[in-house]
Parts: sequence; structure tokens; C-alpha cells
Amino acid sequence: MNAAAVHLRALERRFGDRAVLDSLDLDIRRGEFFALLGASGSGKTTLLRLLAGLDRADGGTVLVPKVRTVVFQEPRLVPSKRVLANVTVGMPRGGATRETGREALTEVGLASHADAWPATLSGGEAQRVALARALVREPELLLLDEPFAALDALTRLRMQDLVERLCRVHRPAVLLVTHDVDEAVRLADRVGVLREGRLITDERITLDRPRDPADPAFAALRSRLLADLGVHSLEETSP
Ligand SMILES: Nc1ncnc2c1ncn2[C@@H]1O[C@H](COP(=O)(O)OP(=O)(O)OP(=O)(O)O)[C@@H](O)[C@H]1O
Repeated sequence: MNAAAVHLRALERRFGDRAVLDSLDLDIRRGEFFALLGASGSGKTTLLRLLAGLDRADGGTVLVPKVRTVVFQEPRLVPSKRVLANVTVGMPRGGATRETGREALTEVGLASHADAWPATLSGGEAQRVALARALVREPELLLLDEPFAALDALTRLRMQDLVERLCRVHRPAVLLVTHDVDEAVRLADRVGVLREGRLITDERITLDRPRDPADPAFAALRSRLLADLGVHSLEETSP
């Protein structure tokens, strides 16, 4: 495979008369973290579903790696399986798989919860199990569909740090769908804004890590992205 993990050309997805994705082009390189912003209904989840293989395009080229996993907004654990079995669900049974599953749980800080039932976990813990389940397969493409949106503010920040750290270890290509501009700027190597079926912004983020929302360069990028989303800050709109 060449350096692109995701290669989309002239991608089309229509629902009825409406082209939700309209001649969309996008490449995501191996190991690159791409955050996708866009107003509600702009087609972010539609694009993610196409990359996951959960939906079909109406036209264009879609090239994605075979090993790709998804973390959704809700953890989607199997209630009748213990935590470790949830992490390794669908993988060949045996000691080696259990061992890799335990390693993944250690990475997300939940080694001691291997034998717990999903119902006993907090929302943040359950989402960390979902992350372990996604990473244990060593995906070339990790698809994140607003994975932090249902978490409280503190848990969300911790989870963002965890995802940032683990992505640097595992180096999948990442597509993060989010509404949260600060989250996109904190985490991503590149950020795009989807509007009317196309990427109206596609920008590399060159800020040093860890990124500080109080940094003027962070704030400037935030303002530009908000403007692309149709939101103007008070400073810019006041007379
Ligand atoms: N299966 C479907 N049938 C008909 N219309 C659909 C279908 N899936 C999505 N749509 C429409 O496509 C548009 C884009 O939806 P999508 O869920 O991709 O948006 P989104 O950017 O992820 O929105 P949000 O941020 O609110 O989750 C919406 O207008 C939605 O109603």
C-alpha cells in the first residue's frame, strides 16, 4: 500500500434528491489523525459509515485498508460478556488472544476490570473498553464517531489524552468525527470542515503538542474553523 490509508475521489452519496456527499475528495495518510467538523446534518457520519463499510457509495472511488475499527458515541458492549470477552469478541479463542486482550485493557487502565460485567462500569470506563476493543485488532484505520460526546467534561479530557497517547503508540490512520472545535484542534494532525457535501477546509495543524487552548495560535485556528462552521465569535461580531 502507498502512504495513503484512505483514498476517496469524487465520492457521492445521495438520499433521495439530496447529495449528502457530492464529489468529495480526501486522502488520509498512514498514521495521520484527521478530524472532521461540520454542522449537524452535513454528512459526517455518512462519510464515516462509508469508510467503515456500513454503507455504500453511489459513485466515486473508495479505497480503505482491510483492518478498520470503529468507536461510536456509545460503547455498544455485549452485556452478557465480561469485559475481557468484549475486548476480544470475534477474535480466535485461546491464550494468545486473551493475553493481547489483557494488554489492551492495561493500555486503557482497566486491567483490573477484565472479569467485570459491562453493567458495572461507568460511562467513561465502558468507553475505554470500547477503545481497547478497537485497538486490540491493530487497525490501519480507526474511525471515531463522536466518542467523547456522551462523557462529562473531566472524563472527556482524560479520554482525549488517552486517545492521543494510544494513537501515537499504535499509529493507525484516524478519522475523528466531532462537533467540538477545541477537541479537533487539540488532537488532530489535520482538520477538515464538511459543508454541502465537500470539504471546504482542509488544513494541517502545526501547533506543538501538548496543545494549549489559551495559545493565541490555537485561538486563531479555533476562530477560523468556527467561521467555516458559520459561527462567529463575539469579538468579531461586536461593533
Ligand atoms: N439512511 C438514510 N436515509 C435518508 N437520509 C439519511 C440517511 N442517513 C443520513 N441521512 C441524511 O443525510 C444527512 C447527513 O446525515 P449525517 O448523519 O451524515 O450528518 P452528520 O453531519 O453526522 O450530523 P450530526 O452531526 O447531527 O450527527 C442528514 O440530512 C440525514 O438526514
